[in-house]
Amino acid sequence: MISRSSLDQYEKSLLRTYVRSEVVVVYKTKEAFGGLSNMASGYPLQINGVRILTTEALYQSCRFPHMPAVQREIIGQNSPMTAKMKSKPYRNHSRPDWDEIRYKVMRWCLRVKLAQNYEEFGRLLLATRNQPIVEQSRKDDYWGVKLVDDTGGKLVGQNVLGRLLMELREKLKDDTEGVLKTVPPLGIPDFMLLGKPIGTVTSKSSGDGQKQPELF
Ligand SMILES: Nc1c(N[C@@H]2O[C@H](COP(=O)(O)O)[C@@H](O)[C@H]2O)[nH]c(=O)[nH]c1=O
Repeated sequence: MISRSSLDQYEKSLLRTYVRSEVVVVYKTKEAFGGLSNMASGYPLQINGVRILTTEALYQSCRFPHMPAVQREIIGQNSPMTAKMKSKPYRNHSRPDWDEIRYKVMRWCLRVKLAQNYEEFGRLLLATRNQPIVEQSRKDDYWGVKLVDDTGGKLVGQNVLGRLLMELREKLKDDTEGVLKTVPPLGIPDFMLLGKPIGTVTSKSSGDGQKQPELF
């Protein structure tokens, strides 16, 4: 069995340190780069024809493919924060492989956000240029980073969300053909929303799959 101290050491080895003045900090949604947060409104999504207001609601609903009623409750919330809160009582019933796949789900959610908000979200991502992106958090140093000193200069965490955003930004820089406007479903079992397998997501602006047929 792996001892607690070697687990602690392993967790510590995953931490990264950032200097606040050298990075793009995502903290409050109203700030300049707040649109990079999953809590940001104004980047609506559509999965299997179902409208979802934020990537936070989409991400949280992915915990519960086997509980469509819970998914409905989560995506029915007007605020991303309450969508997250609605998932809390059911967290112990998240899909059993959740901890292993959650970063893949998050990567897919960000891809969907970009595909369906290509101009606006794309512009914001590219505006970060080559700087590291970090989400500052008070509690969560897995997705984000925490302040570690009183002067507020040092941020430490695994920064998984920031790293996924940077990964997507680098793909976007090369996306001359608009390949990122289409998102294939994740190759994991039971990738479902409201009882139906999640299909390929396309850009709403291109109207794929949603265009009315020409009448004349
Ligand atoms: N930004 C932000 C949060 N962080 C967000 O929470 C999500 C992961 O949640 P989970 O892994 O289920 O705990 C992910 O989108 C991360 O960016 N949490 C908050 O309570 N408030 C916040 O302002």
